[in-house]
Amino acid sequence: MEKSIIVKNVTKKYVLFNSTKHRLLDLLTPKKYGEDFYALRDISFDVNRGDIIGFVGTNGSGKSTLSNIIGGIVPETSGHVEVNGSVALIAVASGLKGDLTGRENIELKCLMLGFTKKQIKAMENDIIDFSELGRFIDQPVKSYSSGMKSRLGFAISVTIDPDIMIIDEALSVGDAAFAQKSFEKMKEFKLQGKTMIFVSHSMGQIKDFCEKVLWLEYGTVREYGPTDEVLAHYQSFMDEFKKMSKHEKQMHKDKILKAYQGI
Ligand SMILES: Nc1ncnc2c1ncn2[C@@H]1O[C@H](COP(=O)(O)OP(=O)(O)OP(=O)(O)O)[C@@H](O)[C@H]1O
Repeated sequence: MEKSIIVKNVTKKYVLFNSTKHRLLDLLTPKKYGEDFYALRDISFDVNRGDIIGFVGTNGSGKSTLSNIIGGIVPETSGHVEVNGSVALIAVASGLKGDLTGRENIELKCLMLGFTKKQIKAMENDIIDFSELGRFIDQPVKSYSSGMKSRLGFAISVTIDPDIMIIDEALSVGDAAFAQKSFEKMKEFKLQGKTMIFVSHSMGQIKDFCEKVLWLEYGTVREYGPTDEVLAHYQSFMDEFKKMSKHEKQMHKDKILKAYQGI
């Protein structure tokens, strides 16, 4: 089976500082002022061409960080990611420049992807139509609501027709009609055999759409396998997790992370 994405032992470390002063001192002096924080630890999994993978996990488990690394937006600290094909990441917070208008953002994004001016002109109307932004397309993106930004990002990505699409919570903002239209487009992509990663807190959407699920917990892979199996385990874990006290949650976290000490 041809591999679309191979993620091998990927770790992402951030250094957290208590203040800007500490950040500067850390840069300027040999002493370390920051505290290491691991958003991802030793993540390995691979995705076959045409797979539709859902990422699940509680807040802060590393779903967006992993999506951004696969999408080439954020570098990994160590490990290796191989992506075979063109990739588009659609996330509410990523990729659009606030000072530029929607139309200018379309041009910029497409130019960066290597399209010619002529090709961009030919795609522009399709993108604007899909986004349903109408005359707002000539307003600066910083004036858009999160739903509008998501619509523009989604419209660009589906029109440029990438081999691999990563959709990070982009359909959870904005209106249900647009989400439905986007789902129809994603189903078309699914039939064409494209590879997709879908990040969502909606169990219903993951169940409907994904064949496999990667469950992340505190930046580690808890489980990776068929949707029905992993979601059932995740659901019963969440039912228990919600009932845990703060102390029990901390104990659970310590237990998970113990296995990763030294990584
Ligand atoms: N630039 C950054 N600097 C420091 N820490 C960061 C940075 N980006 C993310 N993190 C931290 O990494 C962890 C993982 O964050 P991430 O956004 O990947 O989680 P998530 O599973 O997508 O969460 P959510 O479901 O809330 O969107 C979090 O604790 C977050 O605070």
